[in-house]
Amino acid sequence: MIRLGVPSKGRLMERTFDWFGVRGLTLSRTGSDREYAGRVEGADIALVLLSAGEIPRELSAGRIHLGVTGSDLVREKLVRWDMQVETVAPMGFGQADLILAVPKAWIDVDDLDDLDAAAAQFRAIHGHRLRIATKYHRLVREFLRANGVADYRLVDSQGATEGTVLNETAEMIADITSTGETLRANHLKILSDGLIHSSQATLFRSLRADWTAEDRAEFDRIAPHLTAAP
Ligand SMILES: Nc1ncnc2c1ncn2[C@@H]1O[C@H](COP(=O)(O)OP(=O)(O)OP(=O)(O)O)[C@@H](O)[C@H]1O
Ligand SMILES: O=P(O)(O)OC[C@H]1O[C@H](OP(=O)(O)OP(=O)(O)O)[C@H](O)[C@@H]1O
Repeated sequence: MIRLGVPSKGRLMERTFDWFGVRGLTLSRTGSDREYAGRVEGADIALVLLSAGEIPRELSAGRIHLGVTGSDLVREKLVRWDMQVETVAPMGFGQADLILAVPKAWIDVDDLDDLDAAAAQFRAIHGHRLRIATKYHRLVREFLRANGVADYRLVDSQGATEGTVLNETAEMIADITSTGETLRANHLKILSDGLIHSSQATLFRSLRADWTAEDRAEFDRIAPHLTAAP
């Protein structure tokens, strides 16, 4: 039977349930508020409630056939993600931009060229590389490599990343933003060409899972409803 992994709580879960609902599949949680169990009506599918952050790994391991998570998390967590999963449908919610931001006070640094120059200067003055706090190590490294910026060091930050500059554990950050409020509150500005990835909740299909003939037939039956506008 097809196993569909969806975020287990919060707005991502609610929006996911709504998205499938208007496409003819009713997803619901069963049991108590705290019990992570659910079901799907309208298709022969088992519902698996998971943390959004774990869904890429489960797709990659083939333990779920379909999964809903942020496109940023799939790109960050899976090596050569497009060899492991296929995009079925972008879902139009959960939008967030992964960006590079520097202190507003850095008046000479507005884009990646400026950053490259500032990073070299920083190293010459301080004797160590400029530190970028992030949890998106793979995406940040790939982006900076593609843009010729090399004089930096990543420091891991799993939360409150914008605070690392004030706390002096990093000089700048790479994190997701939606309203921009957290950046503003922490006196940070986005580099004009510092958009690394525009993320949104996305339905992915695992290329690693074991798709039986029945699973394929069921997927082919529901896929037109999932990929077309409701
Ligand atoms: N304002 C926002 N803040 C945080 N994540 C957001 C925001 N807007 C959209 N997202 C997206 O939501 C996803 C992260 O969701 P969530 O934090 O629930 O995942 P998680 O890492 O599994 O969380 P948890 O560990 O708390 O279960 C990412 O794809 C992210 O891009
Ligand atoms: O642009 P904004 O609307 O201000 O949103 C962006 C903030 O939201 C997220 O943090 P979250 O609250 O999920 O906590 P985290 O720091 O633990 O990731 C993200 O990491 C930013 O800090």
